[in-house]
Amino acid sequence: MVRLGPNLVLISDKDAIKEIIAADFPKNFNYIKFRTEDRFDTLFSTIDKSFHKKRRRILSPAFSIKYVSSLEPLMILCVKDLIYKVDECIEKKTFSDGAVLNIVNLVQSCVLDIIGETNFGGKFNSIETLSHPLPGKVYQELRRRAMKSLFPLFKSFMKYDQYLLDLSNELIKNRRQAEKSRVDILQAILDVVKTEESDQITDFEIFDQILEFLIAGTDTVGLTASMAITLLAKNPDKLKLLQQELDNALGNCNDELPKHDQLKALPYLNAVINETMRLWPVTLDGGIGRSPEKDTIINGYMIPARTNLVLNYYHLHHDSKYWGKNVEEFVPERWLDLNNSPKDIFYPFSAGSRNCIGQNFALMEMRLIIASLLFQFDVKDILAQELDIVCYITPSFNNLKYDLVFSKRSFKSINNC
Ligand code: HEM
Repeated sequence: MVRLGPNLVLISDKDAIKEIIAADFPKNFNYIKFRTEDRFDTLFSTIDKSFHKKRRRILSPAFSIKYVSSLEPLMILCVKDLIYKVDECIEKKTFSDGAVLNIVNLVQSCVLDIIGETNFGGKFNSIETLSHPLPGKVYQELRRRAMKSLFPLFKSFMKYDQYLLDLSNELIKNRRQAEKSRVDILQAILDVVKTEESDQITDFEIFDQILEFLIAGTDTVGLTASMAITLLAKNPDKLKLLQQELDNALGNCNDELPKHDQLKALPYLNAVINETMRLWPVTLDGGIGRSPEKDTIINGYMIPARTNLVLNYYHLHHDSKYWGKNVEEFVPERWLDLNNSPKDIFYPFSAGSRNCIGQNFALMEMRLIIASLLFQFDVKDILAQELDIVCYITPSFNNLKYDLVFSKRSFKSINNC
């Protein structure tokens, strides 16, 4: 625990983190600065515990394991578009035996289409062109929010993008005109309007909520899945181990894309995802902020009321005391020994009442994308660029770019069996 200022304590001690999560303190005031506009409360940014409880209860059905499982066919449709797109690019042979493709744009486009298809009434067709404006707009919105929180005096000059507002208005209009109701994020947000607590909610506020889910639901999965594939391309021996596991589980030749049931218990695939989230947690920047309402003792220290506590999961995930000397290396194998599974030192989705509502959705999506791509294709980091990561609230590849060379695996094709 380090006191960085009169009102700011940085924490990466595992026992202190556990105590703070169990105490369920409200989020600190910094979250307000991350909103589209400061005056609107949202599920992610609210510091009001009773608002949070009500809002989370309304949104939870759209994230239950059962409901998320029912979304699998829609997710697979988007992953199929992704596979066809990569196939099409490889056929054009832009690089000796394959195609140079920006993994970040590929994955981010797929993830946006998935959230559109499963939660906003239809995919955004981002994969179709691979030059859709939406991935860039979401990235710029994150940057705007980070800048707004750093330079609050200039926030009136940093307006959200009209494109995002128009898109949201279109989604709201289409859903209000739709004959059939759906259980999804958009419907849950629209249903909030009908509850007593919020009969004043405007379309702008709905836009704010939609945008929050577009950001929280795509930037995070986009980073983690594209980072996992990049780390595997940088470590061909690990890529081979994953492909062997996929071949054993899925067979040598397969017309269909893998199903989540075939993937969810694959040890190496899950180890790759965990190891990526250990090295690159989405909370890399400021960590998780909490603030006790009254004076409290934490880990033997007296913490005055309203102190900003920042839980630094990144540091915890990179502490050699817990993870060993090879802590900075990409070693999925460390997750294979179940007896040695790390407790209280790994928080990719945080924990407690403010944990990630989308974690089941995210895990299913990441397994489907990573396994489908790497079952069908080899990836090589021939250009060996530096990992250039920027952090605007959550980490992203700079300019959403990292090029890998994709080639078809010799015996794999969705059509040619
Ligand atoms: C790899 C994927 C993901 C990771 C690693 C991740 C991680 C996290 C973390 C660490 C938090 C806590 C943040 C804090 O307390 O400051 C969080 C909260 C949240 N996440 Fe995720 N997330 C992911 C995907 C998603 C998806 C797919 C969605 C929605 C579709 C989503 C929606 C949210 C929301 C709404 C919250 C706020 C929940 C609340 O306060 O009740 N996330 N996420």
